[in-house]
Amino acid sequence: MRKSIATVSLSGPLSEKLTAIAAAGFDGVEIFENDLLAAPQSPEELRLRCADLGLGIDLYQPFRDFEAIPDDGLSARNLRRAERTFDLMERLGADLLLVCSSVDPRAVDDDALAAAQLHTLADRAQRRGIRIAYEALAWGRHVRTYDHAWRIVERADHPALGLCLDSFHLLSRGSDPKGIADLPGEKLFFLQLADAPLMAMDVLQWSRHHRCFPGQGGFDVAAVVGAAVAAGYRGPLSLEVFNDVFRQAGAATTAVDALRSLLVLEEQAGLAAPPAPVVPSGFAFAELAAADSEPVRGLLGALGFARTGRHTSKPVELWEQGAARILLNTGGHSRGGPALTAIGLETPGPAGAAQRAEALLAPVVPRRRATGEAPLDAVAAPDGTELFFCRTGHPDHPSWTGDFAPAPCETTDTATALHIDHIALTQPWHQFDEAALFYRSVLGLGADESLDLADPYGLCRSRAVAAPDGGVRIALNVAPGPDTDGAGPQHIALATDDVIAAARSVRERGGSLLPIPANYYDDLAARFDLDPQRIDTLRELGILYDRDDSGEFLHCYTATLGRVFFELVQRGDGYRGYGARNAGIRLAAQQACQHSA
Ligand SMILES: O=C(O)c1ccc(O)c(O)c1
Ligand SMILES: [Mg+2]
Repeated sequence: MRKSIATVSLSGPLSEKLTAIAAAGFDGVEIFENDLLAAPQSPEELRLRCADLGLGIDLYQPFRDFEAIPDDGLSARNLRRAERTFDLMERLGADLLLVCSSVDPRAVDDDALAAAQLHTLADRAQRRGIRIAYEALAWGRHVRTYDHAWRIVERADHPALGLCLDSFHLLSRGSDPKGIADLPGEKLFFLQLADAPLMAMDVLQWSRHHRCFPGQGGFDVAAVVGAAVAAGYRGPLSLEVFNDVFRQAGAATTAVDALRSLLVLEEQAGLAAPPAPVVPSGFAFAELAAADSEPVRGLLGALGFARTGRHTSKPVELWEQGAARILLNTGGHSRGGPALTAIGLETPGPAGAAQRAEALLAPVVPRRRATGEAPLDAVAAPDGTELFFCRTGHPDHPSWTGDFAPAPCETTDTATALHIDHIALTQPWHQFDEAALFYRSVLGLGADESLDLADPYGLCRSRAVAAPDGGVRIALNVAPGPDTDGAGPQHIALATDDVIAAARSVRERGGSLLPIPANYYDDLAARFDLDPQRIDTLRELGILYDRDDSGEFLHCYTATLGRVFFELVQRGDGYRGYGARNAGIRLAAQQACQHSA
């Protein structure tokens, strides 16, 4: 279907918003009155600009406080106001005006009056070749639901008057979208789409600050789309997102993420079928970039990794133990010291995975490949992390490991880690919701609830995305504070079946583990029925403990190098989490280390 977005959804001046919207690939826009009034260009210039960009102006909005106003001269003034808006729309080349339900305290609860006034408005509009789409604001004075708005539109009975449905207003008030399917399709003039996290708060504040793109919140937006299409709606799917974060983030990237959310929504509603997700089954590797590589080699050695290969054409080393592989790229330089720059995802179908990623607008990473090297499909996640779709050691596909020549290997005695358990990536603050939607939609991972973790300087949002079988787990965090913008910590968690032995070997090999305060262990004894000797061992090694209905979790951390640190994790039984309860302790301990360094 045709795809549009309201200019209010993006940051910046109107002309820049339009450029970003067109570049992302939208077909049209809803122009917001405030954006137009603040623009230095004339309506004619904006009309030309949209035409040049290939954007249709699908709607002009909002026109407020028109219906159900008792007549003491106000309604005549309202009609004059409407005529001036029609003048402007004519110059702009827009032929659909959104009228939202009155919030004015002077409005009365009188559907007959509302219908009569909207009929008059529609009549005036029709003479100018304009149509009116009437929308129930969830906080309207008297009209707050789409079915109430529909009763008024039906009563007004004018061909130039129809409904604008907005998924936020509908779902925030708990309306059942199923009823939409019974409305006459030709009376559905416009469909606005927004999601929102489920929150108990004033609906106006919720709408103006917390709307998000479909798939980022907790509403079933696809049900609204499905019902409207079942009714016969064939107009645009138009995003209208009021959000404090997107109003500040870069318009170009937000517009791409916005369009991705519509593509995924179309798939969910059964209206389009992009290539199916190919869910990754595990981590093939994690790649670290480090100009000063010696400390990283030291840390990898202490963790029990051995250098097993060197890339045949690039300054990249392969380090392995068990099924865990780390690539150490010494070629580039990374801001703030060693950083995790790429993740290899083990996938049953690299080409299919790349096709889906491309269909959902993930930027393809250009690769320079020497002859004879394995083809590697890669895309960039919103934070720039490169994701490689790998098929390691299967005869049906060239393996990336073939590009590495065996290195003289100083194998370590005991392997500490079995495989990569999960990877945690700090997201730039304005990309957190986009990142979660990206990993879910592009890779077909499932998302956990979003959590707030306390660190000494604020709350840190965290949300994990994982494959159903737990083969791939990625924890997305957003740290408070401007200094972490784009360069927050990242970590690689290694799975072990004996974290105590693993922590001891790290120490014996000269590695240092993050010290955890004694208070934590006193509390542990109070919270869990643990053997005092076991607690002493955990205390001695700085191992954290968690337990829930699914099982036990033991974990500890290395010191941080640049942006990167490692975690050793031991999952008991079917524990699915990440030790979130301990995150505050870990964050405080890391802060303390940084300050004493
Ligand atoms: O918040 C508002 O006032 C507002 C205005 C126009 C809309 O279409 C809407 O959904 C909300
Ligand atoms: Mg709306």
